[in-house]
Amino acid sequence: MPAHFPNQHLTSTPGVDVPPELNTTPASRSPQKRYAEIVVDIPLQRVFHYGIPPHIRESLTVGMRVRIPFGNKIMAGFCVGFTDTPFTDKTKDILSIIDTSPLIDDVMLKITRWLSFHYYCGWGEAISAVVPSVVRSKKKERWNTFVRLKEHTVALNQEAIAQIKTRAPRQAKALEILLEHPDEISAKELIRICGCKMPGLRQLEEKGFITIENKPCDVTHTISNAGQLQQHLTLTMDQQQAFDIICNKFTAPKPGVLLLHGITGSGKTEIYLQTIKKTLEHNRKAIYLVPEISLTPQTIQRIKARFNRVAVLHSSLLGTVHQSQWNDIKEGKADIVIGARSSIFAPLKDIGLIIIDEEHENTYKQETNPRYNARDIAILRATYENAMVIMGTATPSLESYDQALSGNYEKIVLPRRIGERQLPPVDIVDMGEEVRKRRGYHIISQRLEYYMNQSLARKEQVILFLNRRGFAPYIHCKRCGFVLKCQRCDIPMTFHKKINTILCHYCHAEAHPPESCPDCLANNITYRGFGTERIEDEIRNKFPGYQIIRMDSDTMRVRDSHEKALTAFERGEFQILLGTQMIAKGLDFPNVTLVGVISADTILNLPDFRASERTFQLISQVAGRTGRGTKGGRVVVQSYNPRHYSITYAAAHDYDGFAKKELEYRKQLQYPPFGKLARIVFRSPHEEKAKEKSAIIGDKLKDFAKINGNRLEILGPSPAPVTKINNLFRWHILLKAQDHISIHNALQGIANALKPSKGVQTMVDVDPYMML
Ligand SMILES: Nc1ncnc2c1ncn2[C@@H]1O[C@H](COP(=O)(O)OP(=O)(O)OP(=O)(O)O)[C@@H](O)[C@H]1O
Ligand SMILES: [Zn+2]
Repeated sequence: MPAHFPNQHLTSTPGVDVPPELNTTPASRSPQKRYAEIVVDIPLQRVFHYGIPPHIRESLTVGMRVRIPFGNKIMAGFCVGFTDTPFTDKTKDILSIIDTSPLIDDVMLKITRWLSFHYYCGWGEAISAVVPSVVRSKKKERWNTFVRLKEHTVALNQEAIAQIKTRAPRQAKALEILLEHPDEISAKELIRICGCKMPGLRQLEEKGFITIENKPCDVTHTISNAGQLQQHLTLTMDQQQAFDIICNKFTAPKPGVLLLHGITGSGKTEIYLQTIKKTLEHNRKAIYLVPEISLTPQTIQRIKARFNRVAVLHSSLLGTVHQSQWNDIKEGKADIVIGARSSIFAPLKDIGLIIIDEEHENTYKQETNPRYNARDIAILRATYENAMVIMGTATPSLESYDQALSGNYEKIVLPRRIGERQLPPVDIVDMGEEVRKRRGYHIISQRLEYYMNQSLARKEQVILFLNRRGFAPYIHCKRCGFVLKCQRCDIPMTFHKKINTILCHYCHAEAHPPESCPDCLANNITYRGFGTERIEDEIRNKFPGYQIIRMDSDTMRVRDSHEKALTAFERGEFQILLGTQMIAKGLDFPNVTLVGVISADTILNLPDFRASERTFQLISQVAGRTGRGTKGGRVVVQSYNPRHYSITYAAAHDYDGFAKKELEYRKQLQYPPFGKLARIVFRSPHEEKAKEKSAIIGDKLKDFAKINGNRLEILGPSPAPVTKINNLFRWHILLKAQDHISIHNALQGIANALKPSKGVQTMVDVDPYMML
């Protein structure tokens, strides 16, 4: 029954001028509709042929789901086309149709086809990924369950929680979260965060700690209508010039891709907003992608203040709301869709504009199947829709920068901040020198402390950045040197002081901190290194008169908590904002006059060819959070590698200098944007099996490369940098080639060997970001 995947007409890169020719134009091929081409949600690149019983022939269209016999099971499949010439004459028949209308349209069908080819996953998997599961599910929840702490709760403090923790740690966690968030929380969300299931919550209710309440869903306000709208700003000269270029391109038959390279605070958002206005004037619609929806409340407020009919696609939307919002978008009730990467699949019609804000962000890459990059999908979708793509950033990804250099994207530069404000001076503090000078380790350098005192004394605000949560990342025995690692992962455990727990940041395993060394039994356990929790302690001791708020994934677990924290900071309720990368982007607070980067080295030392690029981006982005008002600003960057070029170029605000140097390195090593990569990871509970399978695939690839003229470089197989996660041992192979075609050919060439096999999971990642 299986037919091989047709791929002969596919181009591999989403180009602006060369859309992939995808050979699925079902209606014209088969007017008779006797057989359907069906794909299922499995990791196989196969199309299956099924007979269509006459009574459903009329109603079945491409994009609908059908029920089919599959092996000895009954499964749902997606109809992707029709044929008169089935692969075999022993086809089985479709049992019934599931949907009354297609879940995806023709463009999305082509995009999912491309996804499955380019990212080497099943077509059915790709379709499942673009249609949210709530939309696919038949179940219509009209009620949602909410949980809140019971008023007058009997002495519920940390002590009481500690007691509960010994017997029911998950229930204790639920109470902790509710204590931090006095408002009600949806039961679904609470369960997701604390892992305590409904029966556990019921027990807490019986004990009188919490109340659980069912409420009807409010699905009437999924599209925002502000009513009174704000006026657009008068553009500055730089903005006007940029906007003129955009307007000129906008009406072209194929508007193409623009890279808006504007320094931090140069007013990129205003340009996006006025381009959206232009789009609406042409009766077309816009998708606005942001790196992470919960981290961008300011941007969302700005959009909602200017436009009506705005849909915000939020991953933590309650099921029913998400579903009705999806339907509203599909029915044409929204003009603008804002959301994170998966919003690129929103069922919006007549798209004229796709904006990718902070295009350099890693979050545009999805790390589960299909491992797509929303940036590439945006270009593909825009090509089909004849829409314009604007990618904006202060620190372009080298991939996009290179496309602009070679003329494939039009580059627009905004070199100045709004209101002639200067980019802040950046002081690099050599932490090695600091250790020598002060004869000991200090987390906060004298210079950072000095400037903090100055800003705070002037009633200004400070942002401190550290890309590591928890109290201490190493639990270490002073006597024998033992470092406590997770039992399931090859990763040191992190100590979290407030909850007095050690945590694995990979598999989320939890344990009590050891009292003595598990190895030599000495009572010499120390906590080395520092995370945001330790910095918070340190700052509270050093600056006792000031209010500090910490934003990391430990303190910001519940929906809306980012927004609340940022609003409180904006109102001046806190003088110091401390956080992980979640505070690095987009924030616009004029009263922030100092940014401190506690350690610029956290990413720099990772075994990842993008480590320098990411370090440069992070420093430039956090530095950009200051000096945005009239009071000026300053940045202090602490590092043990003070002369590293990604730090010195970021301190000099010299993107072009950095890019030039980094591109030279990349060219020498043939890393992206010059070469293309695919990574194959093998995971197994038995290390030998992972190693064996990687050796087999490695040999096949090498054979393939030889026969095909060695256009491929194969690195490995070798143990992955993190050798074990969640009890699975990991080996990997890196494929490097000049172009995607060579990578695709190689993967297709060894497709049989890549099929799922017993005991080893094989994961293919084309254009990978995760190198660990
Ligand atoms: N034409 C204008 N007139 C007056 N103020 C403006 C204008 N354009 C933008 N601004 C203001 O300048 C500030 C910076 O603009 P914006 O946040 O859009 O910059 P950005 O380029 O997106 O910065 P970042 O990359 O740092 O997020 C904002 O407070 C914005 O309201
Ligand atoms: Zn672990």
